[in-house]
Parts: sequence; structure tokens; C-alpha cells
Amino acid sequence: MAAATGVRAAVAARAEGIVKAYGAGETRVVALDRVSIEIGSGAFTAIMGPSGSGKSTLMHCLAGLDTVTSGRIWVGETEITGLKDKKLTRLRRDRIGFIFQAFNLLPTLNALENITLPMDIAGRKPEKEWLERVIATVGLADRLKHRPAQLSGGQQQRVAVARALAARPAIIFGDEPTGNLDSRAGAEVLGFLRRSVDDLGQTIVMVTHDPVAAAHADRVLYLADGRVVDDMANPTAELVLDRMRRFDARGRVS
Ligand SMILES: Nc1ncnc2c1ncn2[C@@H]1O[C@H](COP(=O)(O)OP(=O)(O)OP(=O)(O)O)[C@@H](O)[C@H]1O
Repeated sequence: MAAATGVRAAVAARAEGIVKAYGAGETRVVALDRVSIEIGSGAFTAIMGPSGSGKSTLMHCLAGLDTVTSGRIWVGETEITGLKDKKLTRLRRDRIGFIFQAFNLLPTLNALENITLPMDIAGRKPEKEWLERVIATVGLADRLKHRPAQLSGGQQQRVAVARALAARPAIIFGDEPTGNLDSRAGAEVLGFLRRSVDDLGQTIVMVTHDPVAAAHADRVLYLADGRVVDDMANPTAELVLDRMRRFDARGRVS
């Protein structure tokens, strides 16, 4: 945003008028309907909204995992709409991290090997100091030699968080990263995500249905029917719950 001072707040990603339609003719579904947003750098943004409102589609488009029908998307200064496959793959690998609901760890590798695997594949050497900070931030220092089967669900997701953080991506996208965890383990992982924003300056965008999870974010974007219908700063679980109760599935005040 251009502030009165003329200083532009750092933006990690930007979407301008994006439309995503699936199918054609009678089966055509508009999953995103002219969405324009800016994702602040070093901030934790949650995306909420009813089932089918376009949350995953928005995340996948912002992350370059899916293409848009029209509109433009930037990650940092790079416009990703129109990038050729090869460049897009490289951009995703170098600048974007993912945390999914399923932890997606390799069972034969220990925690540390899982954390560094994407960098090993990319032929990049992890920075030792950074890696140590990441491991300390997610509280895994005494579990590095354990294989996934020897870790709790919460610890496995912390390994997935550390794996995403290790490469210092511009943005980490989380698709219901605590969806498979009980509330205690979920709270722990969310606490570590919060710390990675506060202590390491990480930018995180997370899709969630859970008001308690959303309350860990700095901002909640609400989608309904493929449109952004609200933008809440400094959410609390109560405010989010209240917001969800007051609006129906199309984002209208009931
Ligand atoms: N590959 C696809 N082909 C056709 N329609 C799709 C496809 N993916 C998503 N859609 C449709 O686009 C709309 C948005 O879907 P999306 O998965 O983004 O919603 P969501 O908000 O993430 O939902 P949920 O909370 O249930 O995961 C829905 O109407 C969905 O049916």
C-alpha cells in the first residue's frame, strides 16, 4: 500500500483481478471471481470461508500450482502468470514452501534427513546456522535422528514445518496444516508457525476452517463464492467465530 510517507509495505505476493473457472458451458464453475489481494511480507495470513468458496484454488494459484483463467499474480517482484513450466517449477522450488494436512514425510529417512531432503534434491547446501535456528524454533533438536514412525503426529508436522522453513522460501503455504492433529498438537504446531513469523520473519499463508487456528494469524481473509468478502486484522477465535455466525455461505450478513 502506498502510505502517506510514500513507503510501500513489503508485499510477498499479489493477485490482481484473478479469475479461475473450471469446465465449460453448463458445467462451468467460477472458483475465483476477480480476486485482488496483497499478502504482506513477514505476516501470517489465514484464508477462511465455507466449503467450496475457493480457498484451496486461491492458494494453489498464488503458489503457482495451478494456472488462472485471467488476471495476474506476482510472487515478490516476479510475475508468475505466463511463466513457462520450467521457470515456474524453479520458482516454486526456490521461493515457495508447502505444508499439507498429510505430513508427506519419507518413512525411511530420519527427521533431519526429511528436513533437508528438498534442498538435497535441489543441490543446495542448507546454511548450518539457519538450519539450527529453524530446528530450535520448531523444538526438534532432540528428535533429529528419529524416523517419522517414532514421532507423534504433532512432531511429524513440526518436521514438515522445519522442512518448509529450511530453504528460506519467500512464502510458506499451508493447506489446513493442523487438520490431522488433535487440538493440543495442533496448538503446538500453530505456536511454532507463529514463532517462525515473529522470530524468523517468515511469510505464511494458511487455509483453515478452524477459528482457533485462524486466531494465530495476523489477518484473516474471508472468501465466499469465489470472492473476498472480508479482511480482518488481529483476529481472535471469538471474533472469527462471530464473523462466521453472522455471515451465510454467500458472505452476506444474515
Ligand atoms: N479440478 C476442479 N474441477 C472442477 N471444479 C473444481 C475443481 N477444483 C475445484 N473446483 C470447484 O471450485 C470451487 C472452489 O473449490 P475449492 O476447492 O477452492 O474450495 P475450498 O474453499 O477450498 O473448499 P473446501 O473448504 O471444501 O476445501 C468449488 O465449487 C469446487 O467444486
